[in-house]
Amino acid sequence: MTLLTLDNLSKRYGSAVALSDVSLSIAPGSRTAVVGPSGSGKTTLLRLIAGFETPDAGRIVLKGEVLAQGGMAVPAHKRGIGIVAQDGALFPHLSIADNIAFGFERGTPEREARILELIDMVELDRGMLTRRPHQLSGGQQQRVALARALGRRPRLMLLDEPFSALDTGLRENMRKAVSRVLEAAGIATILVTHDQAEALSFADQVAVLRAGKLVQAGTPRQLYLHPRDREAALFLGDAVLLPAIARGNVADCALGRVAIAAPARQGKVEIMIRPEQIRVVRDDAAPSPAGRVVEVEFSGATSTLAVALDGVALPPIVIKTSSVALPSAGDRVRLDIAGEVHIFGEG
Ligand SMILES: Nc1ncnc2c1ncn2[C@@H]1O[C@H](COP(=O)(O)OP(=O)(O)OP(=O)(O)O)[C@@H](O)[C@H]1O
Repeated sequence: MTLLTLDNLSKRYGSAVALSDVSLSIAPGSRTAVVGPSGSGKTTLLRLIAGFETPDAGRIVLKGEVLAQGGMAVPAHKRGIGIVAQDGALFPHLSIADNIAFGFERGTPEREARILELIDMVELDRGMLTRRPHQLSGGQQQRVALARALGRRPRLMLLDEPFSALDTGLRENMRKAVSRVLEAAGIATILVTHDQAEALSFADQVAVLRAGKLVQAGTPRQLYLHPRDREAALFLGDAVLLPAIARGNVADCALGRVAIAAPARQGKVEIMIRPEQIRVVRDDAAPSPAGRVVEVEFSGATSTLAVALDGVALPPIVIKTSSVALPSAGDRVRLDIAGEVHIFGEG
């Protein structure tokens, strides 16, 4: 079942192509994260869905209602779509209660009850209702912004980097809290973020944009383990990329013979291994293929090793590994691969 359908959306600003032919489906109650480098079109996509911009081509359909098509666009305030921006955009001169209830009918008992319901929903203390926004922390202000957006009972919630101004610990807490609230309310959400870890942990669908095009959409696991190309692989996490020859369900590479997932291609390929699949074992007598540690960078729980592989004209491979039993520069090591490696589908 689909709540929101984006069909071949395109948008230009003058000669700059902000979005090109983007199609995506959002299921009811689901969480989608839109990721991509700066300038890839993430905010433009959100603005088209919200109704702040009109697409040059394509169609937006929400619950069977066409919101934009062929120059026609339903105005933003009639779309039933909530939005929380990076800065929350609260009204500084209004109390928290009035911020939450902005747009509600004044002086009704329902208004007061709804304010209480909303402040409870976003897990803020009711004592904060009489305060002004500047008397709240950044995270608390974002919760108020969420409460205000929820107050309009949206059919869809758009979050435009709402956690980016918060520090790391708070950011994670907020992300979990917001997830909980939206899930409990059963509201489908689209989150725009620069942060790949945030996208992978928040969403059940991740959409990767690059230069205005949708590169890939799928579950976090699909995208992390089976990225479409090397750029998507590196965008979503660290990766070791190696040339290999694929034959059946295995591939031969500088690390020896490895198992491959979905052996769609054979012959000369490029494989991707996530660093957590690689176990670095100190082994003075390791037969080839093995290698020698050329650099160690200790950084607490994990460390980064550069390992020069035997007999191959490749630069040393860089591996993040647990700092437990960390080898030293000059040590001979064996690299054991756990699980299957990924072959890129193209090129
Ligand atoms: N109002 C505008 N006028 C002209 N060009 C624009 C406008 N808005 C966006 N663009 C251009 O469209 C492209 C996509 O911009 P967009 O803001 O959607 O990217 P983004 O992925 O959200 O970037 P960021 O992560 O930096 O916020 C960029 O090349 C940008 O310069």
